Formats: sequence, structure tokens, C-alpha cells
Amino acid sequence: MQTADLIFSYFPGLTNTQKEQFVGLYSLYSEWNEKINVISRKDIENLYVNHVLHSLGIAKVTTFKPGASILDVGTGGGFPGIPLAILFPDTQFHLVDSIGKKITVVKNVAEGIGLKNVKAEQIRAEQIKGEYDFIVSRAVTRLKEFYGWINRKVKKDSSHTLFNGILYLKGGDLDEELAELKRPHQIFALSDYFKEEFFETKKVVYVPM
Ligand SMILES: C[S@@+](CC[C@H](N)C(=O)[O-])C[C@H]1O[C@@H](n2cnc3c(N)ncnc32)[C@H](O)[C@@H]1O
Repeated sequence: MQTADLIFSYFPGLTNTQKEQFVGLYSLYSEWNEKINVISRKDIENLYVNHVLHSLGIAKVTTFKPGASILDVGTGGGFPGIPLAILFPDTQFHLVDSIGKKITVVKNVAEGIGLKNVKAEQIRAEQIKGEYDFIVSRAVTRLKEFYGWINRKVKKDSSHTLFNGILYLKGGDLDEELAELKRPHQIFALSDYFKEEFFETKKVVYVPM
């Protein structure tokens, strides 16, 4: 079975609190996934690679500064938002999903591991009012539609090395989707950072705004 040790090897220098939080995810997600399905049942054994490490792929592309604000759209059970919130405890994360039951899981997991930098809310992406440094997401919709939902929700002033924008976790062939998006973008292959087979086709698509 996969364990949080894998996370520690790819992200050295974690505090004891962060390590305990990553370890704590397994029992919390196992327990909550029995009540409310947020990860396919057979995939819970792959939690650390397919969900936690995959989410943290965004952190190989950029770090988030203390005080920055990040929106996770269609977070489901908290991916990529929860693993990123553990890694960047001084950054504020707003995790949203249109389905209330999923937000119940996110709230309980965040509380269960003592995260203070997560606000979870049941709301549709199109209705969000705030502005954020970055908008992260995985497996919600095509980039063109996603861009339409969130393009007015990115702060104009950038304080990171990357300009503010979208960091979207995608897999497979993206040519058609990126052609349809018609926006400048950059693709980061997660296989450059992680050696597990799962990451062979996985990418972070960065769309600066
Ligand atoms: C396939 S799940 C992915 C969940 C999570 N990001 C992950 O990778 O595990 C897609 C999620 O997007 C949510 N969603 C779809 N359209 C949405 C919208 N317009 N606003 C907010 N959430 C939305 C769904 O409720 C669902 O939980």
C-alpha cells in the first residue's frame, strides 16, 4: 500500500505538523469515502499517488507565497486544494464545489487535520465574487468553458514568479482542447518531476491572465 512517505521523499523539509497532516489524510478519506463517495472506492489505496501527489504537481510548477489567495474550482473531496493547503500553510485556500455533500467531506477532512487556511463552500464557480492570485483545478470541465467561468476572478497584480492565472491538472491529449481555448499557455509535464507510471501522461496547464 502507498504511504505518506512517498510525499516526504518528493517534498523534503516538511514540518512534523505537515507530515502528520499528510499521514492523517488516509484514515479521514477512508472513513468519509465510505459515507460520501469522493474518490472511486478502489482508488482509495492509491490515495497518495493518484490524488495527493497529483495535486502537489502544481507545487512543482510554482510555490505560493504567504498571504496569497488560491481558488480551487470543483474541488470534489478536496483535490487539489487540500494537499496544497497542507504544503502552503500561510496561503489562503478557497475550495468550492456545487455539490454540498462533497463540501461536507472537505470541511471534515480540513478540520480533522487542523488546517486553518481552508474555507470550503458550496457554490457554483460562475457565482463566485472574489479575486485570487491563482485558480487551480482538476477534472472539472474543458479549459475553454473553465476560462469563461473564472476569467474575471484573477487579481491583476502579480507577486509570484509566474503571472497570476490558472493552474489546471490535465491528462492525455490536450491539442484539441488547447486549440479551442485560444489563449497563451504553458504545459509542464509531471513526468519531469515524479517517476511513478501514473504521471506518464499527466500535465499542469498554466494559463496566465
Ligand atoms: C470529477 S469531479 C473532480 C473533483 C476534484 N477536483 C478531483 O479531482 O478529485 C468534478 C467536480 O466538479 C464539480 N463541478 C462541476 N461543475 C461545477 C461548477 N460549475 N461549479 C462548481 N463545481 C462544479 C462537481 O460537482 C464535481 O465535484
